[in-house]
Amino acid sequence: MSVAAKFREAGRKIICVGRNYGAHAAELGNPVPEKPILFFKPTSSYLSEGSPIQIPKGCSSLHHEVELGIIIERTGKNISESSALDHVGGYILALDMTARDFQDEAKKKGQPWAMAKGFDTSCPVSGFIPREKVQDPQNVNLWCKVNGQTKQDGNTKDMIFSIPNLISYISQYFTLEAGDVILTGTPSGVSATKPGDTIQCGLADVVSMQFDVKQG
Ligand SMILES: O=C([O-])CC(=O)C(=O)O
Ligand SMILES: [Mg+2]
Repeated sequence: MSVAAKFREAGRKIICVGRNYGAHAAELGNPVPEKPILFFKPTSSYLSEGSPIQIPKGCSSLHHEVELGIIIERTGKNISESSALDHVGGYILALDMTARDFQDEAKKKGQPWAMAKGFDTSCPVSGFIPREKVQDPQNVNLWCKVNGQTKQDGNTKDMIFSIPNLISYISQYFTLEAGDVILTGTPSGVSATKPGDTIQCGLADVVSMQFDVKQG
């Protein structure tokens, strides 16, 4: 069974952090947040390699956002920063595929981002990455290429809110449950994709993955 299929069945929340890299906030003309910006994707959005990313109906600007995903293994609430990493079972590389035109419209109208961020195939993921494979999750390269051309080339050290900080903050409001995934935000370089494009992305030399883009 693919990781996406497993997570669709047994996974829990997908909690996403927005604008957690200053350069990405700036490239879209957004201010740097004072507190983490949170939103969710449904588990039905998971996708594994071998299946295409599908541009949702009516979307004319589907952006790639490569992100480090944290897999929660130990359930907790009001987790302290100092014990946050004890709740992490491993990592996953993810693309937070974003219908940017839907998001822009929602922003203008003060509406939620559910359609822009949560449509089917909006969460392509790699296989499970064991904790030991990522020595320092706060200093690891994240890259993304479209048709072989580098678009994103960042490092998790540039996060505004660190991984322990995010886990602690999120757990004050939402019980973090085993099987939850936290997507920690994207570095700069996001861009629009079109049908026929191939997106490749990776986490340093630990894992890489590739997806074709199709009209849904
Ligand atoms: O849509 C956005 O720009 C917010 C977001 O998900 C991110 O920064 O990773
Ligand atoms: Mg994102």
